[in-house]
Amino acid sequence: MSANPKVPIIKLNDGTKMPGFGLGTYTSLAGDCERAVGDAIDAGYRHFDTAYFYENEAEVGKAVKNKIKEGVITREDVFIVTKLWCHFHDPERVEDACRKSLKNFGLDYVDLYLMHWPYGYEYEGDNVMFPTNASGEVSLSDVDYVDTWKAMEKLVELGLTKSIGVSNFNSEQLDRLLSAATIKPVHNQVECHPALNQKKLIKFCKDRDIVVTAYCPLGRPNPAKKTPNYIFDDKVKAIGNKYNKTAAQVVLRYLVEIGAVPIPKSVTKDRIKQNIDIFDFELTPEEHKVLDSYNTGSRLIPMDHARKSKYYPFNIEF
Ligand SMILES: NC(=O)C1=CN([C@@H]2O[C@H](COP(=O)(O)OP(=O)(O)OC[C@H]3O[C@@H](n4cnc5c(N)ncnc54)[C@H](OP(=O)(O)O)[C@@H]3O)[C@@H](O)[C@H]2O)C=CC1
Ligand SMILES: O=C1CO[C@H](CO)[C@@H](O)[C@@H]1O
Repeated sequence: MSANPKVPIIKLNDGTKMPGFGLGTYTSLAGDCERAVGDAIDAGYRHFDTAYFYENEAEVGKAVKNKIKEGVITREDVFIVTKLWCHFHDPERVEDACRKSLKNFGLDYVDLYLMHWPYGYEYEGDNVMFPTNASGEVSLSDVDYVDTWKAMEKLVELGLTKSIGVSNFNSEQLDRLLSAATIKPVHNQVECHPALNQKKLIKFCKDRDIVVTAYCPLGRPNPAKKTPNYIFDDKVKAIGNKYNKTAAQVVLRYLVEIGAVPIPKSVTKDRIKQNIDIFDFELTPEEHKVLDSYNTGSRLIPMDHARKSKYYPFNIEF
């Protein structure tokens, strides 16, 4: 199956290109992840989001390499994103961390390497993702993200990644980074769904030629609790009925139309197909108003344990 021809191809500020819709893989664990990435390639996805922290880079790599072997895709057809976890922020560790991810994938480059969070942790071992101190609190480091970024710039020179970007940065952190960077971030990946639609941050990033990727685009649906409301409310279902789409598809379409790149996670074949099938309808201004009405600003991922860091990103409006 070829790439879904309707997915927009976005030109990044460093001249590279990225498919404007991707597959998330957080919590896609052993067995499921490889199959899901294979199913997604068959469904026309060409953009895959993972992270060292997700411990599934090897599975993503296996699925991609199998599809290359089968002649379905070439390496150049896919856009692979991974991320530097917080315990690797010391500039001395960055190259090694990226090489570890590449080894996990079994690939010689990724398309985009993101700094996962602006704050770092102390290093206590590659697999100690949340090192703790004697009081049981996560051990925050004081490494400045600008120093981490400078080390990430070298990864581009080394050919280990085509592009570099950030995740979970606020507007002030982005401007501070931009004023110090030799290579501009192409990307800021942030939590973005109807309850936290991030319109101000999207505009801020657009003005600086930085693409915003929407993580948790579906708000991590919980059918037992019927949360989030925008997935389970009749109002959104009714909009979907008009176009023969589900509430999830309406939400993903809304995110595309407000200027974000959604990366919904699914390991379910039907949902993988369903989620990317959103490029044949358009929401009206009235329907946008309905979706906008869910914007309470509430976060699913506040990362409270890092509030004491001077690089904690969620103390300002956006
Ligand atoms: N940079 C960062 O700090 C972060 C990045 N991310 C990235 O963003 C991705 C997406 O976010 P994530 O947290 O996974 O949350 P999502 O909002 O993508 O929700 C994923 C959940 O939605 C279910 N689902 C998928 N499609 C549908 C559908 N059509 N209808 C109903 N339910 C559906 C999935 O179930 P099932 O799999 O069973 O089908 C899964 O339980 C992550 O996987 C990760 O790659 C996420 C969080 C933080
Ligand atoms: O990428 C991520 C996936 O979600 C986690 C929280 O549940 C985050 O910690 C992390 O940044």
